[in-house]
Amino acid sequence: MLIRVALPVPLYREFDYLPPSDTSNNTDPNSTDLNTIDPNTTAPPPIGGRVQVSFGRQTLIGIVVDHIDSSLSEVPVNKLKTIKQVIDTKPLLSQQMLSLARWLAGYYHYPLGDVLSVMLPTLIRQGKPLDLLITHWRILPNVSEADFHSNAHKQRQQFAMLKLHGEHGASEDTLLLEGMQRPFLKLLEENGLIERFLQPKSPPNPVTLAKMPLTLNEQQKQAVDSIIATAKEEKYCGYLLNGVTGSGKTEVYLQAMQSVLEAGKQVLVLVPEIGLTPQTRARFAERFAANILLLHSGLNNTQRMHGWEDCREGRAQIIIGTRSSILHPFANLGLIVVDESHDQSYKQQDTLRYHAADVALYRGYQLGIPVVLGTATPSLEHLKLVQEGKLTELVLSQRAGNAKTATLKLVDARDKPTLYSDLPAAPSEQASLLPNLKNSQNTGLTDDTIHAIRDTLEAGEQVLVFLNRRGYAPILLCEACGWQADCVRCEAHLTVHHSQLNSNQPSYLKCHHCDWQASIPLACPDCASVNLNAVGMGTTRLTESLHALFSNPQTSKKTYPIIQIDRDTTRKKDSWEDIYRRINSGDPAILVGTQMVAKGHHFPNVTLVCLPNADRGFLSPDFRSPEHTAQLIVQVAGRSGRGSKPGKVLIQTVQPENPLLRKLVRDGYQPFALELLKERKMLGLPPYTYGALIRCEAKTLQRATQVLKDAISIMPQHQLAILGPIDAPMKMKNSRYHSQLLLLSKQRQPLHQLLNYWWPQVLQLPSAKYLKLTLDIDPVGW
Ligand SMILES: Nc1ncnc2c1ncn2[C@@H]1O[C@H](COP(=O)(O)OP(=O)(O)OP(=O)(O)O)[C@@H](O)[C@H]1O
Ligand SMILES: [Zn+2]
Repeated sequence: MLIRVALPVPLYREFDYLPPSDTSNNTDPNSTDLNTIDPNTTAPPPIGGRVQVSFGRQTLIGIVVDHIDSSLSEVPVNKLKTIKQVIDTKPLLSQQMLSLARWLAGYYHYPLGDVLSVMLPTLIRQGKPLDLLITHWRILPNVSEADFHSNAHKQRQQFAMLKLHGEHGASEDTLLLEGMQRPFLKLLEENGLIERFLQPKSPPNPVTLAKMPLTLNEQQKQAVDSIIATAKEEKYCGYLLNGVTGSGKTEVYLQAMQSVLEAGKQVLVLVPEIGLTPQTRARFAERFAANILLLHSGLNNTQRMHGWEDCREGRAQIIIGTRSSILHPFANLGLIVVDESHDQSYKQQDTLRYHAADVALYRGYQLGIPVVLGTATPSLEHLKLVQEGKLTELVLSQRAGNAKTATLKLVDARDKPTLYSDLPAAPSEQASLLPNLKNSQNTGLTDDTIHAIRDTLEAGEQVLVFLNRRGYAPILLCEACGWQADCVRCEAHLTVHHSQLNSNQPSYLKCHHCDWQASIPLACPDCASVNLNAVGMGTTRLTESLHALFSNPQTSKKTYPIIQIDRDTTRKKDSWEDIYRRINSGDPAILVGTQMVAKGHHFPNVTLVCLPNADRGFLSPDFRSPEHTAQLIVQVAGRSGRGSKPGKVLIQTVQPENPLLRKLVRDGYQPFALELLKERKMLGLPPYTYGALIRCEAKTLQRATQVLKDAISIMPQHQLAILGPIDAPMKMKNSRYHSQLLLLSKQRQPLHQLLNYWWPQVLQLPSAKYLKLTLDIDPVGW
């Protein structure tokens, strides 16, 4: 028998090794880290476990994917190497996880070993043992509060807290949650009063309800009943929970989850961004007494490994995570929820380019459990699946409770080009960097919008102004010669970062694609003119001009706080919490935010939402742009009027006659999206065609393009449409050139058949050597 191993190498094949025959020789004297096989057993390394093998001159850790008969190996047995070391004596990955890996490898045309690497946490990939022990503390026998010095209050109090756990003590995590402090644990240990010990994690208690569920409305009830029925039958069904913003989708998740959790099963809830994980956690923790695990990119390697094991062992009962949590192993998963399922962050944009919602549907099918895709603005892909009967639609057409859906209104902003100026606007419309912004003209807001903001603030309510661009201004322009400050590494303008109000804030230019920074020149490097202007509007500039209007004690009687919410202002730890606190106080204020505020947030006192230039996307050449723009508009608009007071939404536009925009405002997202879907069908665009995007990255554009030309030349006969090679949308990024080739097919199968055969050959092309070539299946941007 031979052992077939998937290794983390970019080759589309697996490798055969001889099983360790004499297992007593297995122990590598240099490796103290790794568990070795019990010398008394001669069992082969299990399928789904890790092994260490020689590969060329390297030693690699791989996953055993099969045991095969020696006659099946392509390499003669006497040429095969023996496995160096067996790391796991029990499988780490179940057959189900291995078949998930194989499916991912097949569908995304990515090597199996690399897929497994993406699926495993770093420390596990590195061969760390899995018997995870965690620190516990207990009091030492024969010690009591009487042993404390009379002025050691705090020590005595902390000791008493630990004493409540009796002789068995408790885990450090539990103690910290209860309010004990690490320095005191250490101090008490040094004073010989308590001790630490290691113990495996304990299994979880059954989930109980911590708070009564809300009474559902008829539509919510129907949705919950359908999902629970599917879960009880242990069947797969993909649901599209299509509910307008504020319709109580979360309550549907919670009540469907309750039934699954009470049956002793786990629930996975995917959310698009880290920002939403603590908020979602709070809502779930309020409802359930359960082990809730958060998985997101902010975790360190140890936390990640613990999280992975907690999912696999079933200790985590509710798992809330971003995209990659869908690749975790689960002991007993009973339901998957994908919240805001239209969100583009569910698509991984490098290495294994999977879409988490698609993987969720696959896993639901594989496990025989319901999958709920919840959103107010379904993607056209998902709407098409509903039309084809592959997803079951559950509709929530009304806002829950007493909240009314906000009214949308278009505001003609054709005289406010500031916000549209990637091209320079008329000079009179711009403020120079140096003088103070006093003029309300410079806000880019129309008089109607400004009045509406004032009325809202005076009524004691909050306003959200949405601008999807951080920084001060997107362009630095020389008015004399037309020079613009561009990134030296990317085909992109540098963003001006600057603050008129806060002179402590440094001013600089920054590329938002590669983070390259430069100082703001005093004069134009081309013509030496000092007439440099910051053109266009970012959140900082908008915040400052709103400040001049609503927050300056010299000009207005009553002033209101302006809260800027973007990646720059939320970078620091706890800054989100601070912003939340200020918003949740309910006091009148203006929130200025990027798409960070567009999703899922519930700010009950926001009654006016202004979108100064969100219709820009309708001007873009990208065919997906109207879909994404409408989703963003509807999501942002959905932040308005979620409490007891009705909401209003003002959409400024320079194209008030645009039929698509008018349809969206008049009829709402669904009819708008169905119209777009018809258009896509007519034009033969996705989701009615299936795409694969090949990108090549090289030091010169010529080399990048050449590879793609060579790739076409070795393509077998096909029925696909081929577009390219053409320059990628950002031709130069980070000093590298990008060229691309798009394959479109009316059916999925011929595309995949061609790729199976052709793509590995493309990677072997002589011109592809040392270049980066990537393949993106179902790409979302090209
Ligand atoms: N059946 C109900 N009765 C009363 N209030 C409800 C009910 N269902 C939900 N709510 C309340 O309605 C508000 C909005 O609900 P929720 O945030 O779940 O909406 P959502 O559909 O997830 O919205 P979004 O898509 O905008 O995130 C919440 O305050 C929630 O507690
Ligand atoms: Zn750059």
